[in-house]
Amino acid sequence: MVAKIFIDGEAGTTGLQIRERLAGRRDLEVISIAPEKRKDQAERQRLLNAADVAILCLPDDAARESVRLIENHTTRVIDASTAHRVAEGWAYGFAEMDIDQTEEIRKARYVANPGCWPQGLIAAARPLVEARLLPGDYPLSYHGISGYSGGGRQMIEDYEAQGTGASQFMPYALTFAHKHLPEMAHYARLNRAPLFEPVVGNFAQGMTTSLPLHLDMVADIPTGRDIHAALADFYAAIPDSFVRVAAYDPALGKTAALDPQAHNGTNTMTLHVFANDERNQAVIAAVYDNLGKGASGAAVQNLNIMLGVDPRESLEG
Ligand SMILES: NC(=O)C1=CN([C@@H]2O[C@H](COP(=O)(O)OP(=O)(O)OC[C@H]3O[C@@H](n4cnc5c(N)ncnc54)[C@H](OP(=O)(O)O)[C@@H]3O)[C@@H](O)[C@H]2O)C=CC1
Ligand SMILES: CC(=O)N[C@@H](CCC(=O)OP(=O)(O)O)C(=O)O
Repeated sequence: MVAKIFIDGEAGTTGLQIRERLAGRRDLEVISIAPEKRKDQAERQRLLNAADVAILCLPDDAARESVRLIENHTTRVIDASTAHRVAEGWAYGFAEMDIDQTEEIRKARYVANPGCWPQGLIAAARPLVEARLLPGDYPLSYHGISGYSGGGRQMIEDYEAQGTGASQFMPYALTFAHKHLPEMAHYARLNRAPLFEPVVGNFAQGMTTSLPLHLDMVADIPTGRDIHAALADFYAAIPDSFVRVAAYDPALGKTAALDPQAHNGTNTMTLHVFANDERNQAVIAAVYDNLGKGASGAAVQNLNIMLGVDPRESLEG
């Protein structure tokens, strides 16, 4: 059977990339909306109900509306927005976060694609909380820099209009109430939300995030090697994981420079552990593409899982 896929918001930043990734697939047909009708509710409703899987690449309110417009009992949904990430009845589409998550996604009718920022935090913290190397009430700080495409079409236009005159390093969300905090705390199994300071840089795409840890605040103070082993073991056990853990070498901390653009165009996330055991300090960094693993790559990975095909179809890395 050829599955019908409708990308609601296919002309936007995330939608376009999903479209490009799916080009050439023979096991599915992308049904498209005429550009001039992309906000026509009746036409969207017709296509949403004609699809086997609808992928929503829309602002939150429009994504909620799309779900309401589905009247049948068959259309399955992948929502790239923030609207349903901690909602009842939705599977969280971060397949690597748990050994059973791929199966959850495979069975689900409704899948919420994760936010780009939460993925770096959940990937680093959840395995440590589960291994009891990090208490759930640890006062985490989480930082990172993202390319400006993370802000969608409007931010892309703003940055590109300013060119080299745009700020190279722009912290934002400094009220510490970013919309991603609920999913971060929930899926990283934290009972205390992290202090999150995101930064946008003057480059289009890619991100590096950083989770600093004071290891002497943890019982049975772990070493850098313990932290690395917990992460490496966790992801080695996840089938078809796109999350990799770089080899641990304490000396690398002196020379490492983590390029946020290193995984652009791929669905890969690499975790790096840096530590100083004498000082009991560590940092877990994550490098990935905000539009890849952070958005369209994850959506295609989830689609593949839902359709029961190889999770690596249409994904480069
Ligand atoms: N960019 C990123 O890195 C990531 C984005 N996301 C999420 O994915 C979703 C899409 O983001 P992104 O692609 O960046 O955003 P864009 O602004 O680039 O694209 C959104 C698209 O939705 C269209 N649209 C807006 N309102 C409606 C409506 N009522 N009905 C139909 N279409 C509508 C827009 O059309 P028009 O431009 O004409 O208004 C545009 O084509 C958002 O919820 C975002 O939060 C998730 C992870 C990462
Ligand atoms: C640079 C930038 O503005 N990034 C966006 C996040 C993009 C993303 O992944 O978030 P959603 O999936 O929830 O939209 C932000 O911080 O709001």
